[in-house]
Amino acid sequence: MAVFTPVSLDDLSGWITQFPLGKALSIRGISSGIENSNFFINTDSGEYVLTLFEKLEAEQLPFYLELMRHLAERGILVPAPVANRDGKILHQLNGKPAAIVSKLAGESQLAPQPVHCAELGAMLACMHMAAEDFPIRQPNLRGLEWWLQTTPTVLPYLPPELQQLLSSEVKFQQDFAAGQVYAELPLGPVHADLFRNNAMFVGENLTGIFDFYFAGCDTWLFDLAVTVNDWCVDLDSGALDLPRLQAMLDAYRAVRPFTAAEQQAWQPMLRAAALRFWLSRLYDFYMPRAAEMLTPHDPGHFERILRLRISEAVPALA
Ligand SMILES: Nc1ncnc2c1ncn2[C@@H]1O[C@H](COP(=O)(O)OP(=O)(O)OP(=O)(O)O)[C@@H](O)[C@H]1O
Ligand SMILES: N[C@@H](CCO)C(=O)O
Repeated sequence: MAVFTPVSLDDLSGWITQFPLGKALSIRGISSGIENSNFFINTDSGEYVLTLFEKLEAEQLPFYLELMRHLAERGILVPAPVANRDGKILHQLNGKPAAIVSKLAGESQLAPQPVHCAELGAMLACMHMAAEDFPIRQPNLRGLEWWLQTTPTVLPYLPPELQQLLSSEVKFQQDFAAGQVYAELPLGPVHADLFRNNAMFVGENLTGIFDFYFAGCDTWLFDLAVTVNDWCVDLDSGALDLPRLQAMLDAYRAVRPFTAAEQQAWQPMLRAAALRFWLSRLYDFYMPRAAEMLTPHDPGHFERILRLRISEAVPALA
């Protein structure tokens, strides 16, 4: 269940004439995904993905779509937004902001091996560098400010021990973000939600990364930490899987070596990345929207990851 706003072939047929894609031949709702309404569409010129944005603000959308256009133009494997005859990539359909992007081949690799992690690590580093000169600036809207705002909302629902863990970690991150090491971290537009379900592979080859709708400007290391905490962990325990971790870090480093500040910030950043998703999952759990109740993400998974990143030394970045 992930089509909140239906679109018929009839709706599509009139609307699509503004794009150089020929006629619309078919449309099929995509059932996974909980943020937007997504459809695979077939046209005279091939297969594409149509997205209707359900809750993102129209003023935030140019950042995401223009970033995808910018990256695609630089050879980064991301869906390329399709421009209409006036060059516009953000439109309206059935009362919602809408866009068409190219369809990536393949499928998600939900049980990644080191070879997949290496592909992703290299692409992530290339993406960070390719986005450096992207001219639109939008903060990571799920960054420290959001953590500070959201923590008081969820705290009353938690037992004392979890209240203590959440409050102390937010305080730790606030202090860390105010320090010298943090100030020296390289930053720019980042994906910020690069989980296993947001990349496609054909066999061992990465065909692209998608779902840029949590992207924003943040440290590159935060993006890598988010990615590591999903791709390089044992999903039952949350423990780091060293061969996958090493493969991802080696591939990233081969494209862009880590700075001294990044090496010092690695463990705090893995904690920050765990906190980010623990908090958003707690928020969605206690304040669900209708669709999220159907596909709840387990906050306990990121609570476990956070505890481990606090208590266990992680391999150095160097
Ligand atoms: N450009 C694309 N190429 C191929 N498949 C895509 C593309 N975009 C989306 N999909 C497919 O649609 C599904 C849902 O997309 P997406 O993850 O962007 O939705 P969402 O509503 O933002 O969900 P969530 O935030 O929960 O991941 C994906 O799992 C993927 O199968
Ligand atoms: N990746 C997020 C979902 C939003 O994309 C999570 O697993 O909590």
